[in-house]
Amino acid sequence: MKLQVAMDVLTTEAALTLAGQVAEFVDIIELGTPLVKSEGLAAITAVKEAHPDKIVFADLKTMDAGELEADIAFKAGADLVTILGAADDSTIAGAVKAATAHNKGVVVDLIGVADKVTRAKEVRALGAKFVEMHAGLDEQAQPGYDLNGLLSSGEQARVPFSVAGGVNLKTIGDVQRAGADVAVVGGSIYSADDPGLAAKQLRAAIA
Ligand SMILES: O=C([C@H](O)CO)[C@H](O)[C@H](O)COP(=O)(O)O
Repeated sequence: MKLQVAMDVLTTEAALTLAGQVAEFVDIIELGTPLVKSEGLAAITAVKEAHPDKIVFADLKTMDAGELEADIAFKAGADLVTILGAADDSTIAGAVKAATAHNKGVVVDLIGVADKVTRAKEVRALGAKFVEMHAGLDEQAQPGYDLNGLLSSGEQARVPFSVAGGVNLKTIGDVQRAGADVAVVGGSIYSADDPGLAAKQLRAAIA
């Protein structure tokens, strides 16, 4: 299972510092949606130039104009971009067309999708590289939230998937046992006193 750091920071400077601290322990470096909105495509280029050996993931959460938005992010240096599962099939197909042209990939983020299992199968058929079983920061803040629903959806969908939704050192083993291809970790790394150590411990937990 691959480990992905989600950098939900707001400046390119902070992202480069964080990426430098954790890169040796992760496979995929994600520029979070707030970072891309705050700093633009230039942040993608900066991270890819600093870490050319890593898979750079731009969490665009595109809802429309899939081909156009994916194209500009791939040109900026992204290896993977996210399109929302709630988007129209044509939006996802457009992004897949751009990915094929650049020899890169589309990840479909199932945040907010009620029937994640059915939609996962549909978007995989449209050409998604994998789907993201995702509960966002606002959903995580609701009373009683836990990861199990995401893990169950991943197990049932039988397509390649990542899991994002407050994954931490205690739960990353469950993510691996559920058969995820990628564990996405944001706050448990970037809010840690020592992000490098947090990433190292997460990596060791899934080795
Ligand atoms: O995608 C994310 C969220 O929508 C804010 O951009 C997070 O990066 C993702 O949820 C992973 O972060 P944690 O949930 O803090 O692990």
